[in-house]
Amino acid sequence: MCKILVTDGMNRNAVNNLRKFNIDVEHKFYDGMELGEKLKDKEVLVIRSKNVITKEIIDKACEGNTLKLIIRSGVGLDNIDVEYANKKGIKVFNTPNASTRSVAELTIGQIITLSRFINISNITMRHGQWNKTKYVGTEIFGKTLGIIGLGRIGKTVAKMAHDLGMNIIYYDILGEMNSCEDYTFCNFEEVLKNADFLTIHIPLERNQGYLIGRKEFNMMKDRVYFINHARGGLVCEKALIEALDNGKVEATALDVYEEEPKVNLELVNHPMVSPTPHLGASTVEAQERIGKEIVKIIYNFLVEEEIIDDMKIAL
Ligand SMILES: NC(=O)C1=CN([C@@H]2O[C@H](COP(=O)(O)OP(=O)(O)OC[C@H]3O[C@@H](n4cnc5c(N)ncnc54)[C@H](OP(=O)(O)O)[C@@H]3O)[C@@H](O)[C@H]2O)C=CC1
Ligand SMILES: O=C(O)C(=O)CO
Repeated sequence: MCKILVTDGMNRNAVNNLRKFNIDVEHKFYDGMELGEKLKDKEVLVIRSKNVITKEIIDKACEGNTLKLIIRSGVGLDNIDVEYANKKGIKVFNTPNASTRSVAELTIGQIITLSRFINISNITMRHGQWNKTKYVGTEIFGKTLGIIGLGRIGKTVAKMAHDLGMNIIYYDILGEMNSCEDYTFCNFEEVLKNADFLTIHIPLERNQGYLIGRKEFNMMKDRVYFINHARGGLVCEKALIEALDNGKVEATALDVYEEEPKVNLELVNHPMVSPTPHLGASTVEAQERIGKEIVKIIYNFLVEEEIIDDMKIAL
């Protein structure tokens, strides 16, 4: 029987589907060396963002000689030492398409939240304040949205924002994109300098360092709206707080943080911050799609390894 360890939650339908293949699914959070130990008799590990899969954990797991597959429910593989896992013969998969729409919708939601003081109004009204004249916002129609990273999520945000009347400028390491003629490709600095709203949608690479620090904030337009739903490690939180305090950044929305799940109270208590606790993919629909993708990956793996016959089960 194939044994799977799921450390950080999985859609119920997906678990039920896996059980059709006579798979033993253990559902429990383990971390560090304890996780390595628990993996000694498992073929598959399914994680989300809570675990960091290091060389040491992989080495410990490999003592059991069973682990063949690690699946990241979601997109970012920055919490897995993929190169080392592959070197040890362990395949690593993610579910790249399942959460695109959900992250993009959250981003659009936050763009409007920031521009209309929704977050700070929620908070101050609960304290009995009626700040009608203080919170005069701005329409997003006709404003320029700068996107760093025009991949799956960046493109979806671009389409939605363009449909709402925003002008889109973007920078992507891949250069100018075909079929994106409604949007203007610029270099990184030009995007920073010209965006009224700026949003980041790139992966965090190992040892990359900050993409946005004090120097980059200083290059931005005064009173820019800044959104990071990609990875906390891309943005220097200290520099962001400075930029909020000196008015360079008008307001910011964050879904990801330098240290998770630790809450940086100085940052999230700032009146011009709209924080969410890494909720980008937290929708019923995204989790269902992620679950389906995981079942497919595991099913293909079981067939490939000849653990089950290709039963052509409708997934
Ligand atoms: N908040 C949340 O819950 C979620 C956050 N995410 C984050 O969003 C990120 C983006 O996801 P997704 O859009 O699906 O990924 P994609 O790979 O589809 O898009 C990322 C794009 O950015 C490009 N890129 C990479 N590095 C740079 C760089 N330094 N400067 C400019 N462009 C760059 C990539 O090029 P290339 O292909 O050459 O690398 C690619 O075109 C994920 O990596 C993840 O960290 C994802 C899902 C949920
Ligand atoms: O899929 C991702 O990369 C996320 O951050 C959500 O877990």
